[in-house]
Amino acid sequence: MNSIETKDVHLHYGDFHALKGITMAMKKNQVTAFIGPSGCGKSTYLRCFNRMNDLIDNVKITGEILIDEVDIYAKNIRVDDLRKHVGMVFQKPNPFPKSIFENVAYGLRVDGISDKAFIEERVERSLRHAALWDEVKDKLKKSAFELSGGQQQRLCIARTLAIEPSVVLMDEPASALDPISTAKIEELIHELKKDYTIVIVTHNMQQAGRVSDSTAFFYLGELIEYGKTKTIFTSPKDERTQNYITGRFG
Ligand SMILES: Nc1ncnc2c1ncn2[C@@H]1O[C@H](COP(=O)(O)OP(=O)(O)OP(=O)(O)O)[C@@H](O)[C@H]1O
Repeated sequence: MNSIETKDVHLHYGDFHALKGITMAMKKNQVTAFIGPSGCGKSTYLRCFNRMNDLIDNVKITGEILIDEVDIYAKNIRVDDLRKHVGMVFQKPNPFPKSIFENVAYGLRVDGISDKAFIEERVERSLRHAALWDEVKDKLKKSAFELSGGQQQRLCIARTLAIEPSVVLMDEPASALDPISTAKIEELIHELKKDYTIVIVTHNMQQAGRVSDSTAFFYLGELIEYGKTKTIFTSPKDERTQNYITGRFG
């Protein structure tokens, strides 16, 4: 079953044509990786899925994007509801200046939930799910800034999971982390796909190879090739994919 489907998506930043007719479908409970040289449109495309590009002036998007069969650019869509359904984790961990507990509880409180037991249960579950609970359970009231970078990133993942999204978008989630924290995030991604559909932008091809089921290669705003990760990395059909994965450019 497809979780995300896009048809002929074009995006312009003013006069600049950043996405050129992207049609692809991403399966539910799978990890899809976006790879390609800097500036090819990976993040732009990812940001279409939770309408983050709406925040940028002068952006024009055409085509169709369906998430769990709903047209997310339809007039009746409320963007804050969409962002609950489609969570996002950024390159740099961005915890709020609050306690560890309150970072995870934040989305629930914004949603108007005040039941203390419910919030406590959901915070614990989300921290466990993000493989952070054991490291923080005795210091939930401490500031999130006291955590290491890798822990902060897992906290941000827990914060995203707390509002029970269906899709989790990750824009280079490990690029600011050390190798041990990166390995933890990769392990976590593997676990999370049981419950979520994950789309990850990465510059690290080994990482794409390790974590993803499918890989899409982008070049100059176009989707060049998309398929099973193994196939893309071992027998790509397009010469540009071949050149990229063998390090000849990018
Ligand atoms: N807010 C913006 N306004 C104008 N142009 C933009 C904006 N954001 C991105 N672009 C341009 O769109 C193109 C695609 O950028 P995008 O960030 O999606 O690429 P990317 O493949 O994710 O790159 P990287 O791997 O370096 O993050 C680039 O040429 C970039 O300069």
